[in-house]
Amino acid sequence: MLDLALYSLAGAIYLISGGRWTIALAGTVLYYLHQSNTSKKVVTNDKPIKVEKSKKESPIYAVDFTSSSVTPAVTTRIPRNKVTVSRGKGRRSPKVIKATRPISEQDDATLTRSAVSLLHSQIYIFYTTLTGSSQRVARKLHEKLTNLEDLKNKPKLLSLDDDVDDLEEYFMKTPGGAESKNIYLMVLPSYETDSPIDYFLEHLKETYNDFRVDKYPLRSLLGFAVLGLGDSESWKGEQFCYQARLADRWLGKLGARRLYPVGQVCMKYEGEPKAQDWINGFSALLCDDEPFYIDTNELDDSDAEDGSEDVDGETLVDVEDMGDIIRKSGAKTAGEEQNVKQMVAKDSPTFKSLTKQGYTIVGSHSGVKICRWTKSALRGRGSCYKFAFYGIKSHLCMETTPSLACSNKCVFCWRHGTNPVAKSNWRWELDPPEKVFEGALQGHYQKIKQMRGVPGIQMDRFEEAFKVRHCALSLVGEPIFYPHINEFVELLHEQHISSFLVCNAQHPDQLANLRKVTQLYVSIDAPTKGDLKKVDRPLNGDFWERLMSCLNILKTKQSHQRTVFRLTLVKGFNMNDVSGYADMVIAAQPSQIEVKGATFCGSSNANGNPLTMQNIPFYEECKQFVQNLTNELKARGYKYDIAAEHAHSCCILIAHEKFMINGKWHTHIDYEKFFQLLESGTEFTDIDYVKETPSWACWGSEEAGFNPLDTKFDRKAEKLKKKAEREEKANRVLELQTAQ
Ligand SMILES: Cc1cc2nc3c(=O)[nH]c(=O)nc-3n(C[C@H](O)[C@H](O)[C@H](O)COP(=O)(O)O)c2cc1C
Ligand code: SF4
Repeated sequence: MLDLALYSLAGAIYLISGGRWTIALAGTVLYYLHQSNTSKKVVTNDKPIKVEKSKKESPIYAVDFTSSSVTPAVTTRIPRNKVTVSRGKGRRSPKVIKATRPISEQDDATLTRSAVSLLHSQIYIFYTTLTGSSQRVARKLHEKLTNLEDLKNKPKLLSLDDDVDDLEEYFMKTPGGAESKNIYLMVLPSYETDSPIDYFLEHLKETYNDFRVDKYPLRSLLGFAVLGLGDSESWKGEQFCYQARLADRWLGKLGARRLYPVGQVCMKYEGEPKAQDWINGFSALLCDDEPFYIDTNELDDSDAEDGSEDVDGETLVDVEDMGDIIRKSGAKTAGEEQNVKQMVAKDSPTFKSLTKQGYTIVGSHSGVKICRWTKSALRGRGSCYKFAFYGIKSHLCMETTPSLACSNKCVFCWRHGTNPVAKSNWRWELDPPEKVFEGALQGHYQKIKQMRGVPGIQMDRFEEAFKVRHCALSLVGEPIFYPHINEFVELLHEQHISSFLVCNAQHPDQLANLRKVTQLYVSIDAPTKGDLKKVDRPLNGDFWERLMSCLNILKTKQSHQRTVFRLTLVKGFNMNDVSGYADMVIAAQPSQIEVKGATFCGSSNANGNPLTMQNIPFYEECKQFVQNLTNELKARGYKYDIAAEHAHSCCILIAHEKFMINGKWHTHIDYEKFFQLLESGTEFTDIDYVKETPSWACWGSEEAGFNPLDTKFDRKAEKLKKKAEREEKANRVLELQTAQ
């Protein structure tokens, strides 16, 4: 009888509606109906277990150890709902759906014994942190569980930012697959501003919505639990620990079984003792020799939060509200879709970290910083290697990026833990190109102004510096990610500012659509798939295919550009396979290849960067590498040769032999010619705006790239000189004192 009513209701909804959610509702009703007709057999750990009537024997029965929301049909049986249609709240037609909450009679409950003792599991503790508290708490949890006598396997502690290169390995598959006995524990803070947690949650959601993958990839887990940290004073109500709750819900939706209720700890008032309570509670659960239960009568907590009225055990739901309910319980979760965050909000730890390091944040996703070479050039000391190779005067160059986010976590990048990340979609507020352009110039000039009082500033260069002539779109992040990159580059060109754009070869679509730039760089950080994964730690699973298509785009669609490969050499990571690099050069046929030894920017302890000084190659090693690569290319019939060097930056330039004109290298750029050609509207290529490379910059020259007109600054000699001056002063004072 009930079945008949349900089928009729589903049919009626389907017929009346045109809206998608209504069809979904009909589907939901049919699904419930189907479930109510299935047998009462329950499968746990792939083993059917005969269901017995509950005898109210365990106190644990009342505790929520269940998977949330949508639990795989094979493991649970969705209980019968009474659904009726009535008129609601005095409104006119159609439509109030009245549905009972699932009946939780003991008779109906499904009791499932866990076939595996939790103590035999492999526990993974994942955390992510911006200011360190989640890491501290995760370590405490790890310590506590490690010291549990009966726990068979030592728990593993993993930072989602630094130790988990590919979220798919853990959250689309699970280590060891279906046979494994893994438990995932998550220690997660919540951030109103953009943080790596957004990326993690997005990954869970994408997995859930990805029709190509198993809908319940986490069902092979033995279970999971989430401990959330937040601040209930500043982020009250729903906002408090909201990301931990979202993680808890999405893990449930992906088929994982909740072992313990989500912890929500206010680190301001309750702090670590409350977190310790959760840790103790979870440890007690592990050691409890009672079996744990799957209570299929449990409702997804999203239902409890949906604000619908509950009258005598019946839930009144207005049809007009059903879309909202489906959104809450289904594909989209409360607050997720509407909440477009700023990439780097002013009150975020990322903002603080970047500004502390001298970056000016422009708008909410761009940054500008004056580099040390700009300062050096202003003081009449050397310019960077770009002056030697391409004629860029460092004091006329602005370094900026319109996107501080990127899709890699390169080992030589210092930004780990705080860097905004995304695979290929822009998911933040978007600033218009004019705002980015003006803000970048303003930020740059402000920093130049601050140099006025610095000893040794050359006033002519200082004044020139207020007319930027070059823009290096590199810094950190991924400029090509910015959806208005072409418009931004046009603004630069309108002001006759040259554009040097560096991209990481992970965004083929954007690369293909890029319009003319003065010089287009592609970072090539490793010659093989395995090495690239190790060095760049890309977020996209198809990172290699992306790189390969970018190489092809350089050779085809972007062959009109002046293209440059940028190789950053890291000893022990990417310096061995010269032949692999040669393959890539042949695939893309860039105009030039810039090879640079990596610079050391902090140890792994400080910022998640695993490099040590041992990984930084000596200049001699870089020279050897470059010679090997050119020999390999020549041996294969490709005309590349070593053109220039800048020993001070540990940087060497290989160029195609077309840049050798009348026996002289022409790697420098004629910037005026570039703008003339651009404005003329004619088609032109890399060779149409070249200038001769000065002899001091050529490979093998005595100056090795150091402009003889600049003053060489020897830090050590300068220190010794200052020390001698101080000593002399002190001696004079002593002499005076003795004379008196
Ligand atoms: C910019 C910012 C935004 C925050 N947003 C929230 C929030 O939305 N909800 C919340 O409960 N706590 C919020 N917090 C508090 C943090 O979650 C809390 O301090 C947490 O302990 C930080 O963990 P971590 O040190 O591991 O990064 C925020 C803190 C900051 C600095
Ligand atoms: S591509 Fe650049 S910004 Fe992104 S992680 Fe690598 S070095 Fe850092």
